Amino acid sequence: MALAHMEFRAFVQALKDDGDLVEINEECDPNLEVSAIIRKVVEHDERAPLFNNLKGQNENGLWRILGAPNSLRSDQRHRYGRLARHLNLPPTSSMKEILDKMVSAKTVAPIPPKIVETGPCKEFCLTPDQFDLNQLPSPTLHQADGGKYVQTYGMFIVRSPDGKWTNWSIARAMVHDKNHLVGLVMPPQHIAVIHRMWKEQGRDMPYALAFGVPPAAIMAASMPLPDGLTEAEYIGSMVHSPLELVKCETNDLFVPSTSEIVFEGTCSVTETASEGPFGEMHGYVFRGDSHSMPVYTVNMITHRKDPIMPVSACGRLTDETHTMIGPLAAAEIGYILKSNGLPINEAFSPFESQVTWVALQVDTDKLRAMKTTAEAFCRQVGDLIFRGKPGSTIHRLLLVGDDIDVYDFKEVIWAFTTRCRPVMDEYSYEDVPGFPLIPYMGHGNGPANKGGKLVCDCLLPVEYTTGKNWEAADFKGSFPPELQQKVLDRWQSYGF
Ligand SMILES: Cc1cc2c3c(c1C)C(C)(C)C[C@H]1C=C(c4ccccc4)[C@]4(C(=O)NC(=O)N=C4N2C[C@H](O)[C@H](O)[C@H](O)COP(=O)(O)O)N31
Ligand SMILES: [K+]
Repeated sequence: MALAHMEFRAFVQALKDDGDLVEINEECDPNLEVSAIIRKVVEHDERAPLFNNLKGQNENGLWRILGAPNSLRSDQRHRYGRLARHLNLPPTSSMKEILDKMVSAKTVAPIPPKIVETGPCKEFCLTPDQFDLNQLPSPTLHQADGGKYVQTYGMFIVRSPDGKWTNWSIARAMVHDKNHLVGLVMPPQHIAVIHRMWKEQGRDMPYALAFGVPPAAIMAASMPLPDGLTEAEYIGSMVHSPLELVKCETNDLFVPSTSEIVFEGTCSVTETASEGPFGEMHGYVFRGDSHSMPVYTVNMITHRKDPIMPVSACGRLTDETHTMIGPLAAAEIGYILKSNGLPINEAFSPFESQVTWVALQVDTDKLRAMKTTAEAFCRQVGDLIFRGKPGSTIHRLLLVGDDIDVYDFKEVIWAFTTRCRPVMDEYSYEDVPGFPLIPYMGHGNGPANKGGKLVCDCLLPVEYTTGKNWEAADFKGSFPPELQQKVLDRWQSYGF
């Protein structure tokens, strides 16, 4: 068996070996029942459910469902264990270690994928007369959704017309009819950028949609890596070995050879259909909230025996849209700021902000050496991030000092509520792209796609000039170290 980060089925086995899987063998209904179970799982950081017996499965087992593929574990020591297993890291890894791994490939040479003749994803091939997406166990995830969102954790593979750039990304898609999908294609996402290139040439865009890809791949697919970067090469260098890809049957794209299921086809550059509403990452589904989006034709399905379809039943905390979209964008944001010489140590998107914030830990020694002002520094950070793609989903950037652990929300919110004077210490951005999926944007008072962003300066003025002039009124901050040690050593004998 391959390693968990390189083959989805090995990943499922790793969850089982970790005691992090519940195999459900009684028949479950993909119409809401499966998602209700997944929602209860992710709202309580329960073990991942593997549905082995779904209403609508065909004679070759197409398909089973793994819910909550990258959500949280309840044991605090293994909280990010599922994410760690995506990257061949120990299950006790911290979020910092996980995000550092995701940016580690930026400074090494890309390792191109290896093309192989065939692979497990080719065990079965179905032409359109042999499948009906409405009869297969396509899940309905929220009762107010506009359709069956069969695509929530698969990987879209699309390539620029000149063949130079192959982008891998996650974008939602729902069943439109027996062999068509309709999916969210939204600027500034790369799938929309490439779709536009094909549209300008008047040619439908070939795509592949691979489900159950190598977990390391799906992590990069969910990360806003630079324009023009081919994820397959990036992942190769991140895992220090080439990914094995196999050619599609009906177009010239390549898919991971061990994919559980592959949909192949073309995405129309002219035909659209009603897409949504969908219970989205900020925790809302607005009835009637549908839009015209491109139609994907499914010309072929290939799959493994008894294949597993991963499903992210997203919404309120804590699912893959929170453990991946925010933190991976934060990793890219942190890298951009450091690459531009700004004194940033760490970047994280707190789940409690519904991943609409990124907290940035500032190296305040280096900040003081810059002899800058709060306004100049905050504008420098805001201009770099709010005018670029990786910041497109983030509406608040919080600048905090070295004493604040950005991975601990208690720390972040303490600094924000006590060191950032509302209005005066906040720098607004109304002339930058906004994220319409956030309810106060898409269903709020102002323009859905523009503005509504802030850089919040949670550094006190002294941190820019002479440095911290306070002590935290807490156990670690207000007592001599030897007294702290004495109290810790005697804690039991005191009677606690
Ligand atoms: C992990 C994950 C990521 C996403 C999604 C989901 C999950 C589970 C579901 C559950 C399907 C919900 C929606 C929510 C989605 C969403 C839509 C717009 C912005 C953010 C999220 C969306 C989507 O429908 N459309 C989209 O364009 N991007 C999505 N992303 C983010 C996207 O994978 C990253 O941004 C990545 O960086 C893309 O690659 P690139 O273009 O940078 O190369 N999708
Ligand atoms: K990506």
